[in-house]
Amino acid sequence: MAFQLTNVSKSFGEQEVIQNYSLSIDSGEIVIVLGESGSGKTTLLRMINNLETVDTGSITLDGASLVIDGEYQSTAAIQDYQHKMGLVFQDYNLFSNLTVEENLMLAPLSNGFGTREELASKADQLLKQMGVPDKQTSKPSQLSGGQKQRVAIARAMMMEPSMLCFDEPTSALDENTVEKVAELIKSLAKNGMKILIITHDTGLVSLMEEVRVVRSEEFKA
Ligand SMILES: Nc1ncnc2c1ncn2[C@@H]1O[C@H](COP(=O)(O)OP(=O)(O)OP(=O)(O)O)[C@@H](O)[C@H]1O
Repeated sequence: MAFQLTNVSKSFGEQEVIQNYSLSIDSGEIVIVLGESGSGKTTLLRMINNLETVDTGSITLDGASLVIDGEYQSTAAIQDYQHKMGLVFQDYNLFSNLTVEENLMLAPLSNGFGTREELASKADQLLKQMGVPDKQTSKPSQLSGGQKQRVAIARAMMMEPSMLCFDEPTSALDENTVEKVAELIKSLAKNGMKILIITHDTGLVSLMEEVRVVRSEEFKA
């Protein structure tokens, strides 16, 4: 079971940002994408998370296809793909008016992924696992940067994805917290999660130990 992005191209007007690019990620593998500003890292992440369309190419995760040869699949197939794919945003995108627990339960509740009771217990368990066991009733504004990051990861994990994408996961964190978040990401990979990280932080590469580095300059043949 793998993530496969095959022969993907993307242009904005005349500007070709990604040209016939392919990338695959196996279970338990961590891939870090490094590269110059403006080289297409965010565009790649957005296409993988269906926030931007590809021009051509295919994207598949564990047999669920988002797009095949530039053809977007049925709504049901895309939903299946999106449930397997988790995204942790750079600025965490937590809803400030909701508690931590409500933030975690929102998407799975509206997708019918369980009763309120089941999801609350799952949220508690995940928050414990992520090292923020006592923050269920806190609002995001009451959390530190590192705690927000952990809550954002727990929220993405609620849908039981098989792959997690991180957009600049360490940009807002101090050195000590970066190390802790790196440990957490490594433990997710050890449990079989596929991990894709877009970052400017070359220090993350050594913290991850076993990692494959992709340069965004390779996006263009
Ligand atoms: N919606 C859009 N419309 C037009 N051009 C875009 C759009 N999104 C991105 N671009 C262009 O595509 C190129 C790649 O942008 P992208 O944000 O993917 O780069 P990046 O590698 O993530 O940069 P950074 O490291 O600064 O975040 C840039 O030249 C950008 O201006």
